[in-house]
Amino acid sequence: MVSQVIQTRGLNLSLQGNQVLHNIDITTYSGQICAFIGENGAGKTSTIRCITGLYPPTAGGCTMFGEPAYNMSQKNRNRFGIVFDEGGLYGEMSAWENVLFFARLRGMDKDKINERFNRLVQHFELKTALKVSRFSKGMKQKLMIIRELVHEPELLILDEPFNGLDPDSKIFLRDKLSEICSRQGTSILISSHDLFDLEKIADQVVMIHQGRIVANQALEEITGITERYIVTCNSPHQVASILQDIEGITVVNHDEHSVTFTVESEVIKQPLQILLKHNVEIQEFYKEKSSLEDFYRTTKQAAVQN
Ligand SMILES: Nc1ncnc2c1ncn2[C@@H]1O[C@H](COP(=O)(O)OP(=O)(O)OP(=O)(O)O)[C@@H](O)[C@H]1O
Repeated sequence: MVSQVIQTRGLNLSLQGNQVLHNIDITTYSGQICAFIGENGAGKTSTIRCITGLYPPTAGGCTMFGEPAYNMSQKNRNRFGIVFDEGGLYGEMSAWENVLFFARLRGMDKDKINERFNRLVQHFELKTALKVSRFSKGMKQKLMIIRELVHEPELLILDEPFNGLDPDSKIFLRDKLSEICSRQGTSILISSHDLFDLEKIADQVVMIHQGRIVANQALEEITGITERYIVTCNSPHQVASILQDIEGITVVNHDEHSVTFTVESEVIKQPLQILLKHNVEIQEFYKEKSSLEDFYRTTKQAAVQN
């Protein structure tokens, strides 16, 4: 049965006299991956800090497992893991010592820690011979995730976990997160700018803009319903300016070769006819499912205009 894991209601946060979060309402669910997106400075990390009880909200509240986040019991604290970009690993210790130290703080038995550490190290293919200060960025990232998974949390919160990872490590981490979620039913809240990777694994997408939630939808709704059209032609800038003046058409982006646009199908029945009517010299014209990136761009555009 799907249950609520994180819930924020009317969450407001001011930092040094500056209101950074405005009435944030987010609910995440067990066994699902929630992607938390938004431009730099939008408020993702601040929201995560409130959710995990690091910042007390100025108004409103956050609960995790039904308990107020700011005064959470140790029992519930042990039910989640969190990976922040800045880390918090001890460079002079080995991978094992780092994991052991944090797991002991959570009250775990050494044999249990050892057994799970070995399994996770194998699972993440992490080489542990070197001291942590000699680890690469990707190795450190994997170790932080192992450290936060060793107590088998029901919820994993990751703030920009793909930062600085090479493509192989990124794909690897992305697929492992998806596997952990589907095999063990772990809920994941992941903030990231890597929309392409999020699109591969997310169930739910929450978007924040200037401290306000501007979208909260199932990924399926975002990428399944709208379709985008791509036209390659000699004068894409001119074509883009023609299209954006037509009711029912939204230009998603354009470059020196092509224009990408979406249409409201109730208003525009035959997009190709529109292009031909405007005497566009078409080289190619095709249709694709819209991406999370398209959604991000159009949602941001709408948020900026409001
Ligand atoms: N300690 C602080 N004191 C004052 N303002 C802060 C503090 N921390 C963050 N802010 C402000 O809060 C806003 C939200 O920042 P936050 O770090 O939550 O954004 P973010 O979405 O995580 O950004 P990024 O993608 O760049 O990591 C920004 O305007 C930032 O300047």
